[in-house]
Amino acid sequence: MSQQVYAVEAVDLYKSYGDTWALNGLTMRIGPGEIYGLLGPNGAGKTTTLKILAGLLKPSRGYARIYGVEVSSRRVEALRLVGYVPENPVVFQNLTVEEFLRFVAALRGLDWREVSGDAEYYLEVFGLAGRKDSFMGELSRGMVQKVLVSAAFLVRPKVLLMDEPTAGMDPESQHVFKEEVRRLSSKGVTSLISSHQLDSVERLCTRVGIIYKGRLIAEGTVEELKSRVSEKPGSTLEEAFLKIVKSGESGG
Ligand SMILES: Nc1ncnc2c1ncn2[C@@H]1O[C@H](COP(=O)(O)OP(=O)(O)OP(=O)(O)O)[C@@H](O)[C@H]1O
Repeated sequence: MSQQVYAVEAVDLYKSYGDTWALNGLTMRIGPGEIYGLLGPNGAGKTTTLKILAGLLKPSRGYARIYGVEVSSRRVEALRLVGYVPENPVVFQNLTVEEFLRFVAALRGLDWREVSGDAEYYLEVFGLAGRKDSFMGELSRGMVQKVLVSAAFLVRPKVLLMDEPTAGMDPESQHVFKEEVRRLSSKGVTSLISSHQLDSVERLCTRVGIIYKGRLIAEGTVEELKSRVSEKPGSTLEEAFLKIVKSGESGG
């Protein structure tokens, strides 16, 4: 019997920071080409989960795999498949936008000649074509975000791990972002997106997981989550999210 290959697997993850348990047995499996929205209140454990998947943190227990490659023990191999947009980026203030993209490509062993066309394309669609010689330190928050997303797309990932990727982006850029994620999904690229922007998640994600106190308390398509909490047509993901988190709070 052939075993199913998951693009992203987090199994029974626990993570403590001193006395704080950020993850308490989180299990999540995502298939190739899915666009998976990870939702949860502040402090629920979304960033911790993404950092473990991106190889920046080791879990206290459990494991994370990218296409079957365990991140902790085969980090370099796993991360070759990943494009990562961090929540609080440490960007190189003294590099220009183009230098930064060249640097990211070089880190991944990609020849600039191979990817410069893609870089130009992303800067163009995000309205940054005229800013390629600007220093990263001179960009607005939303512009930095667009460069980071471009860098993650540029490295030809099979899996995109994105922590609040559209924070600070204007509506037009958010639209471009969604179109691009959909286009990449149609080519088999998987996206895991942590977000508080429930309306965007509702329109973009093929599946959604809700994390609360370090555990996944609900998972399904947007329609499944909505119908779990309301039979009323026209209800929103926001309503479903609030009810599901509330039932998590009361232990339901
Ligand atoms: N470096 C750290 N040291 C100590 N505690 C931490 C650290 N990073 C995260 N935590 C704690 O771990 C828990 C989960 O945090 P995490 O950042 O993963 O949540 P989140 O769901 O991403 O939150 P947000 O929506 O606010 O970004 C929180 O209680 C947080 O205070």
